[in-house]
Amino acid sequence: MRIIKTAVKTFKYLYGLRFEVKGLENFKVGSPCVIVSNHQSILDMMGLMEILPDGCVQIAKKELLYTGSVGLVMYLGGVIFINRKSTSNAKMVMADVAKTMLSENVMVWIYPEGTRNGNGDLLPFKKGAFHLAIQAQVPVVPVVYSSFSSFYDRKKNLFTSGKIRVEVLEPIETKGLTPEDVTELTNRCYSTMRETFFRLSGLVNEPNGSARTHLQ
Ligand SMILES: CCCCCCCCCCCCCC(=O)SCCNC(=O)CCNC(=O)[C@H](O)C(C)(C)COP(=O)(O)OP(=O)(O)OC[C@H]1O[C@@H](n2cnc3c(N)ncnc32)[C@H](O)[C@@H]1OP(=O)(O)O
Ligand SMILES: CCCCCCCC/C=C\CCCCCCCC(=O)OC[C@@H](O)COP(=O)(O)O
Repeated sequence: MRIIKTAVKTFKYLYGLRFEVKGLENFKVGSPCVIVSNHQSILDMMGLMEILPDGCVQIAKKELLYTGSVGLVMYLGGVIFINRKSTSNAKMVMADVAKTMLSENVMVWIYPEGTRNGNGDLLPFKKGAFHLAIQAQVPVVPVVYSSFSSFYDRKKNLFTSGKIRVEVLEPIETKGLTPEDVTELTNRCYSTMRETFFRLSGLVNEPNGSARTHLQ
C-alpha cells in the first residue's frame, strides 16, 4: 500500500490539487479503529492516499476486484471486498474483519455512504461500519473531505480552485456499546460529518440565516 500511496499521491499534481489537512493527530488512537469518510468520486483515491495511516485497509465493492490490474493491485494492497448486494454475505465478511482488526492490529477505512455521491450533500449512512466498530469495540474516526462540486468542473475534468479541505475529527468511542446502539452511533456520526462537510465546503448558515462563503 505504501507503493500505491506514493504512486496515487502524484495524481494531485496532474489535477493541480492541494490538500489542506487538519486533525491528523486524531488517527493516533493507539489501537485499531474504523475510519469513515464521505465519498464523492474516484478522485477520492487521491484524498485517501494523502492521509492514509500505515496499517489501514479499505473496504471496497466486490466488483472492483474484477477490474483487471487495478483490481489485482487493490487485492495486493490488502483491500477487503464485500458484496453490497448481499447483506448477509457482507455481514459475514465484516464480522471476520472485526476479528482480524484486533488480531492484526489494523485500521479499516469504510465509505458509509456505500457509493460515490457528488450531489453536494451526504447520502444517508449504511450501518456496516458502525456494527463493525461496535463488534470490535474500537473507536470510529470520522474524516470529511470538502465538496468537489464547488470547484471541480466535471465536464472539463478540471479542478478550478484546486484546494480540498480535509478534516480528521475526534474519535468516537464504542467501548460498552452494543448492536442496539448502532443507529444512534450512525446518526451521531452522520450529523457531525455533514456539519463539517458544509463548513469545509464553504457555505455556513449565519445566525441571521444568510449564508456566506469563506473559501477566500
Ligand atoms: C492503482 C491502484 C489504486 C488502488 C487504490 C487502493 C485503495 C482502494 C480503495 C477503494 C475504495 C472503494 C470504495 C467502495 O467501493 S464504496 C462501496 C462499498 N462499500 C460499502 O458499501 C460500505 C458501506 N456499506 C455498508 O457498510 C453496509 O452496511 C453493508 C454493505 C455492510 C450492508 O449493506 P445494506 O445495504 O444492507 O445496508 P444497511 O447498512 O442498511 O444494513 C441493512 C440492515 O443490516 C444491518 N447490518 C448491516 N451491517 C451489519 C453487520 N455488520 N452486522 C449486523 N447487522 C448489520 C443494519 O443494521 C440494517 O438493519 P436495521 O438496523 O435497518 O434493522
Ligand atoms: C484513473 C485516473 C483518474 C483518477 C485519478 C485519481 C487517482 C486514482 C488512482 C487510482 C485509480 C484506481 C482506483 C480504483 C478504486 C476506485 C474507487 C472508486 O471510486 O470505486 C467506486 C466505488 O467506490 C463505489 O462505486 P459506485 O459509486 O457505487 O459505482
